[in-house]
Amino acid sequence: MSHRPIVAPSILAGNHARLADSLAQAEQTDGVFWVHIDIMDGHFVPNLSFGPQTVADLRGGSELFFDVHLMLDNPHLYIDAFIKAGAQNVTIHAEPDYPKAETLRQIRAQGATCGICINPGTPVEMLEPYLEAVDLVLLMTVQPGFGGQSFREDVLPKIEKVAHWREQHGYQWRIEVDGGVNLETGLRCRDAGADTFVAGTAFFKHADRAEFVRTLEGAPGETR
Ligand SMILES: O=C(CO)[C@@H](O)[C@H](O)COP(=O)(O)O
Repeated sequence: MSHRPIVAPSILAGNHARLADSLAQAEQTDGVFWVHIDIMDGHFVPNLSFGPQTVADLRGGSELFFDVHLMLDNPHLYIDAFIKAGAQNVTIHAEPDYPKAETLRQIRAQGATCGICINPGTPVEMLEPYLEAVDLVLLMTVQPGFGGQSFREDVLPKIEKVAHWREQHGYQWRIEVDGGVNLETGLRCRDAGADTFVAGTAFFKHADRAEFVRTLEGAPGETR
């Protein structure tokens, strides 16, 4: 299964006092249909970001697909709130101890798609119990918590491994990468099998955002 590559700008790299303006900058960029929204709890990751009210307020003014990444110890307690706020995909982590399979079912039952995520240091095998129950596999290419970090090269073989599993078993999920994704690292992820590129700093700082998106997405049908 191969998906059309897409870039999902990470709103975490926007201006937090003018988030609606940052969202509009993403939305007005040719080729952008998704936005990635990181939710941080100060426990699972050492930072705080947005709550459901922020997502709901952004939702009110946007047609983008809201790809919400819950970096939380207890994401199952917040699924309803974020889907009601407008999340269309909700990704949860494999590392914390909570009822993950049930949470993935809960996300789908409420009409959103669901993803499972691992941090760079987590063995890729931790994803295996969930691969038949998700729409997206997210491989963090930095330790989550902060934007602007350097891409972790050691995640490239993991991307290749999950891409191989997808091919071998005919899974339909997207392979998303997140952290330190710029034109150089993003294209390497694409060569390894990723099709969904979360980009914060590199997207918002790029002088020609549409060109950034075109380069990572490639021409329709193009293979590298
Ligand atoms: O999840 C995270 C950080 O924890 C990311 O979504 C960042 O927002 C990506 O930012 P850059 O590395 O692209 O600046």
